[in-house]
Amino acid sequence: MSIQVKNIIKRFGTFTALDNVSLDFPQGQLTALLGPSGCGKTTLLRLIAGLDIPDSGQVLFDGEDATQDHVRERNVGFVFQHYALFKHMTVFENVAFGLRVKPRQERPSEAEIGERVHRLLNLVQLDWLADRYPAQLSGGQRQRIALARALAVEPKVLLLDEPFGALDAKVRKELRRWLRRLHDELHVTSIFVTHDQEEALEVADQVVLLNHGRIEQVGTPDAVYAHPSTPFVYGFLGNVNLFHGRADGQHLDLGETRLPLSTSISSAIADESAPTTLTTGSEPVAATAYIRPHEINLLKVSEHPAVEGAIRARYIRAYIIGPSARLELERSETGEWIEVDLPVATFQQLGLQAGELVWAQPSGFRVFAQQAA
Ligand SMILES: Nc1ncnc2c1ncn2[C@@H]1O[C@H](COP(=O)(O)OP(=O)(O)OP(=O)(O)O)[C@@H](O)[C@H]1O
Repeated sequence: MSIQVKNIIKRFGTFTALDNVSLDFPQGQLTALLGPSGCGKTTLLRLIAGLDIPDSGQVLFDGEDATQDHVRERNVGFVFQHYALFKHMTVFENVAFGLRVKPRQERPSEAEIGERVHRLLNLVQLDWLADRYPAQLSGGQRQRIALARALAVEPKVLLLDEPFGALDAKVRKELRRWLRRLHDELHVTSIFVTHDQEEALEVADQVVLLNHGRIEQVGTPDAVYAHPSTPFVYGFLGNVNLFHGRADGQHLDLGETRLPLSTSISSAIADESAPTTLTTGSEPVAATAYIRPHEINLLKVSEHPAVEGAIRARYIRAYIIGPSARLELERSETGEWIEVDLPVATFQQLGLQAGELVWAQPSGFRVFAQQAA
């Protein structure tokens, strides 16, 4: 089933939680709703589920208006972070629950229920736990059982609200890979809420970035990571260094450093609301360069007394994290911190001494005109 939301507005009193949100959730895809706390992710999920109705706008299931349909009519399955299993029921009975409460005419026979529950428990690879009670399971096992329970009624849509939020990092990682595999087997249109960027980028077919009740960007994980369309997305997806200055059509001036806005450096000038390209001869405007830590090369000032398009900085320290080294620099002109990621071998070849002066030379960056405050 495909889902669309159109021009959704949802207010709580005078506060606007969703501000004219329109989105497509294609049939059979796994979409991640990603954004900071309070941006409206859960509110959107609840409107799709039918747990709440919007002030205006529509929710369409396969093109049919479902905005006013009751949650029971929508045939959605849920898994919530704190949606506890029934404590007094075994794993088997928890998964069977949704089938047993169906109206008599639709309710499967006991034999069918038994067969379906075991099939689902096999699917989540926990059939051996059928007779246990929730208190006898690990957190990760409980979430997998919650997923089996949601799938028991054969939902057309699966909604997951931070399903792995309460689990430790290692278990989360295992479960998200497992969720992806499960989704590839079942192809149920699924939407999951997360504020963990890595989780969204690793698991989803489509990522929706929300901020203050508005959509910032929609795209594949690769597209949103490699081509953030707004400063918010740049900052939200991964680490980034910011350099404030003034840009015209050809250069960004950062005090003593002048970065060329040439085609050899991937650059673009955009304003969050109205993308603009500054052309040659444009009046300079306040602008910020967004540079990822891995988009910076380092050269020693002692070996290269002058380097065009590079920022002078002092090397402070480095941490080795697996195959890369994260370096901390202090920009000479302003004292701001600069983070640089290098392959460990490159870092070792440089042989930097603490306090040594270096040139931080961007290999790629993006420039956004400053938003009017
Ligand atoms: N029933 C409600 N009454 C009043 N305000 C609400 C209600 N539900 C949500 N809000 C507000 O709407 C905004 C969006 O909430 P929502 O739960 O959708 O955010 P979220 O993105 O899911 O956040 P989190 O990641 O923290 O769960 C928040 O500012 C929240 O305080």
